[in-house]
Amino acid sequence: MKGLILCAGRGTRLRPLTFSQPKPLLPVANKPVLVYALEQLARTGIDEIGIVINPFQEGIIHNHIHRVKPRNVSVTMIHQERPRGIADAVRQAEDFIGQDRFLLLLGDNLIQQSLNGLKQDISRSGKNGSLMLARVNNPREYGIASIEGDRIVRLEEKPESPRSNLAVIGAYAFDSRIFNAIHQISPSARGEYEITDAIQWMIDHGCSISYSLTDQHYSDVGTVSRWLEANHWKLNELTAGRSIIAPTSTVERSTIIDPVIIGEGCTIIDSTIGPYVSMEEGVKVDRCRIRNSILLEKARLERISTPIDRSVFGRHVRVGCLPSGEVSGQFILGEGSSLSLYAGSSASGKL
Ligand SMILES: Cc1cn([C@H]2C[C@H](O)[C@@H](COP(=O)(O)OP(=O)(O)O[C@H]3O[C@H](CO)[C@@H](O)[C@H](O)[C@H]3O)O2)c(=O)[nH]c1=O
Repeated sequence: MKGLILCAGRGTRLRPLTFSQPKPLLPVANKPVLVYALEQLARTGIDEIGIVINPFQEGIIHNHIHRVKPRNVSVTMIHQERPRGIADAVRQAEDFIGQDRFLLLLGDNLIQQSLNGLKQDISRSGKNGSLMLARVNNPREYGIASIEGDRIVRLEEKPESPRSNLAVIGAYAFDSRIFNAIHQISPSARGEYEITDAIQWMIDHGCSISYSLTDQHYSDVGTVSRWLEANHWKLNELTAGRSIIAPTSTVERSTIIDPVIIGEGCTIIDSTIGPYVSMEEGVKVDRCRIRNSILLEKARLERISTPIDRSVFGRHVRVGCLPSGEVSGQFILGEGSSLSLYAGSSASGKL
């Protein structure tokens, strides 16, 4: 059995952060989302994995993955020239998959549940496909399944009037009949080849599609609030509720509120950090209070007197108060941004 991870989307909802860094490399608890997917497939016993990327991401993703991928796993990069839908992305991998069965993960989704149930459905139970489902409060934002017994009988992509709250959360298992289906479908109203249409085609043509229902955590790191949510549960999971501070980092006259993860070479002075903060390497924080936030590599925050909450600071971002201004609100700052706040200013919102 092989594995396939899709990473060729545009990442538009995370701009400006995704202008300089592909979405699958954005970190959750200091580890890129894509690495979680690779590790999860490896834990399921899969050692041949294809990653579908946009060709312009090849260099950066390739370099990164070959440094951090599990040792026993071989990775093949597959190109999708334009993001024309999930089914189109899978089609690009047809030669790589051949006649094998495979597990498919969306590269921006984090799923806590093991993939063993999906794997067994198509290897031992003889199903043609199987999907991971979860009950959601916002079914209009997902592919939604209708079930009968242990089978899916109908799927709809982001329906106006959902028939259930059982959402497809981005983990799938298929045999090679999925390719027959993909060759038959047409683009949807939004111009994409939808994987839900391909699976519906399989159902309509006698294939058996089952499901695993999970009540464990999952997140699609597609918007800032979902990214922060993913950081929250992954920090709990990875740190067991405590804090991890790299030995090369310095913390002086500061309070750390668990759980927090602080990468190599960070400097924290006269600050309160946490809970639920992750900092990549080389971050500097001086006289700030930060909670529920993500600071990417070498971000620098100084003398911000108002608490910072639910914010993301891109790589090399600099924010400073001169000399001690009052600020409030949420900051979404892309790589290289520089923001100076003056006493009495009231900056807020997305920049
Ligand atoms: C459209 C497209 C997407 N992708 C990759 C990028 C993302 O990692 C991943 C998901 O793409 P998105 O466009 O964000 O998909 P999204 O609108 O969230 O919806 C999908 O993911 C949802 C779960 O998050 C499912 O409930 C939906 O049925 C499914 O269609 O697939 C590609 O590699 N190529 C593409 O052409």
